[in-house]
Amino acid sequence: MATEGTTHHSRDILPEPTLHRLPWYLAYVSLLRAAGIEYVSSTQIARQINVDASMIAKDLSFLNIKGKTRIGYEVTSLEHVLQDFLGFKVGHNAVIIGVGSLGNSLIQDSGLTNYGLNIVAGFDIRPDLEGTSICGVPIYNIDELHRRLPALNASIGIVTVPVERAQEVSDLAVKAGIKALWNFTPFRITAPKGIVIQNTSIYSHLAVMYNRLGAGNTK
Ligand SMILES: NC(=O)c1ccc[n+]([C@@H]2O[C@H](COP(=O)([O-])OP(=O)(O)OC[C@H]3O[C@@H](n4cnc5c(N)ncnc54)[C@H](O)[C@@H]3O)[C@@H](O)[C@H]2O)c1
Repeated sequence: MATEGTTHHSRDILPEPTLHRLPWYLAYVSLLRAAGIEYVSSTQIARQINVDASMIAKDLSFLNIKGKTRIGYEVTSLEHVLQDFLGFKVGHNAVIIGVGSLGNSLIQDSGLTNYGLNIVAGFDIRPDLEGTSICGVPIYNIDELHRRLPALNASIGIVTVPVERAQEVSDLAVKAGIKALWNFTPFRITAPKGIVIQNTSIYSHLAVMYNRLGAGNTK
């Protein structure tokens, strides 16, 4: 095996599929670190997570890390470099818009902080929620979003309202100063140029799964 990867240092042009795969490598490498394993090669990662070894080496070449010939990457360093590169070490403040069933679960999901996401407040229209808190996270009326956002220092809005409200609350959030929208509703929201949108509909994944099941192709 040759030296693992050449370094690119070109974060800006990182292809989206690579960005989707890097967290898989991180999850596996974290398991190895927890098991006390010191080195891992791209071939080993490939075997475990079923991604081509050459693709893994190419993906990792975007990071500021080099593997050693025959031994591979140092596990602890690779874990740190991946976490750092993916922005999981930096705290990103976010607000939840729509504190219903999903909004509640996300506020209670302590795992999100491991990925650098701090939920600092929730906003809803329900008067009974106003002034309450969930796991120490205060819940305010949606009308207060504009006024409260600067002090909350949050640039991310997590959209967990009923589907028919998705676009209107997104517009409101952008007007209030939100720079990125993580949308969990099935509606494909739009926003002005410069606003980052991440549409995360679990239902579209279901559609793919059903289709592949029907076609008898489980890949
Ligand atoms: N529940 C889940 O596990 C789940 C999973 C994936 C996606 N989703 C999607 O997430 C969205 C929310 O689902 P849910 O099950 O949490 O619904 P829910 O009805 O339990 O919660 C929606 C919340 O949004 C609030 N809301 C309504 N209009 C609002 C507005 N204009 N501003 C602020 N808050 C407002 C409601 O008062 C309510 O508390 C839906 O679009 C759903 O399709 C839900």
